[in-house]
Amino acid sequence: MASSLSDLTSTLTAALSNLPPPDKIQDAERMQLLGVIGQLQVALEPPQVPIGRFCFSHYGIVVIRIAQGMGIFDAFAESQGKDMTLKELSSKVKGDEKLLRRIMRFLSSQNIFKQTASESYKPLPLAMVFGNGSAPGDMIKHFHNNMQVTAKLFEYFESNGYKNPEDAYDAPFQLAYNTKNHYFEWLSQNPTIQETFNSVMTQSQQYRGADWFEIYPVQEKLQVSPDRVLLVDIGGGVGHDITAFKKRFPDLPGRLVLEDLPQVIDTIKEPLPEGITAIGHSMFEPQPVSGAKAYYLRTVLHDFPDKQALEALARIRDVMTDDSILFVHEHTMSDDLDVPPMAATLDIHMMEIFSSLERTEKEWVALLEKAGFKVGKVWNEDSFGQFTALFEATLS
Ligand SMILES: C[S@@+](CC[C@H](N)C(=O)[O-])C[C@H]1O[C@@H](n2cnc3c(N)ncnc32)[C@H](O)[C@@H]1O
Repeated sequence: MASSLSDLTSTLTAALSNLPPPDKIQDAERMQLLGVIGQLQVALEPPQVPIGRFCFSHYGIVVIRIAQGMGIFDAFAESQGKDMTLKELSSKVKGDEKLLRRIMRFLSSQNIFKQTASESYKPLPLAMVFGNGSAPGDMIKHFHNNMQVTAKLFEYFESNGYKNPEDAYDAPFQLAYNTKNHYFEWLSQNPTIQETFNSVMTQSQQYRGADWFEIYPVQEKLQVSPDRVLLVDIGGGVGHDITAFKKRFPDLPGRLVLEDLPQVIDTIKEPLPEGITAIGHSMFEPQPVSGAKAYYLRTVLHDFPDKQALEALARIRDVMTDDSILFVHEHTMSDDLDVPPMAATLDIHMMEIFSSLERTEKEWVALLEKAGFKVGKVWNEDSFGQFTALFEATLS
């Protein structure tokens, strides 16, 4: 065991030079080790280090966004990751050389490039992922757009007396972009931003965990006559979940319905499998499918504060029969004392854009009960540190 900080430094230095290659490290082991390193860092840091991080961390995303705009990452991708001098790079990107030098100096300080000589740059792995059109590149663009809202949060709360946002049409987002539209309406009028949003949503699907129909005893509990609607996937996007359900249970009797906003349904390119009907519909309008066996919403309600979530739930409740089941499949915020920073940050993000929140399991149950449902079983899952729950509810 290390007996002093200098022993610890030697041990860690030796460990660093003996690390296995990144692709040989298992995720669980990696996260465990990073957790310990994080604790070590907190224990060692004098206050000025986290203070510096709070004050300066936003420059990273802004300078990466500028580098995207200048075409720096695209230039390195085109030259297949070869080192480039400032002069060479300058001939391939937008902007003047003086600015380029400063941007490259910043990116090198952040381990995105390595400065190999005073004006020569070697791209490190991160430099190769931020190009225009790449998924991580879109993530930077998406959250850079959102920063305009984050920057207005203080002004929003100063003017409203620090009240928790409760209305999706009066969020910090509307103040920042000077609009009365809901974020989704605004997105549909801004196609480039909508595209990056779609890309980020698609990326996040890889961390979604198990499909609901692998968790729920479908064969046992969802049997209906062939002419009845078996399942309505509300806010089901372009139909990925309901298509997967159909593939998994091709012979299960009953009709399947996909619903989402018309501007989303209109973007479906391939015909959906036989047996699935797509309807462009807002869940705040009267529900067109009455008496289905099951209504399913996956990560739809978390985009809405209680006010609008209750309205949407009321439209479903209006058309359910005594044997109908409502499935709500959602992110859950941990009730633990130690909420991970990412979960707590995403909660603030939901607040700024939608006046919404990441709810705890208790808050979800309370919402469903307030909407007139009785919650039966709840299945919890931890997928890559993202907690989700499948709630089964019936009319109360
Ligand atoms: C986070 S996405 C989830 C999509 C899908 N359920 C999934 O899990 O991949 C939220 C979805 O709700 C849809 N949505 C938003 N407002 C809606 C409304 N008023 N009526 C129906 N769908 C809506 C969005 O278009 C989007 O497809």
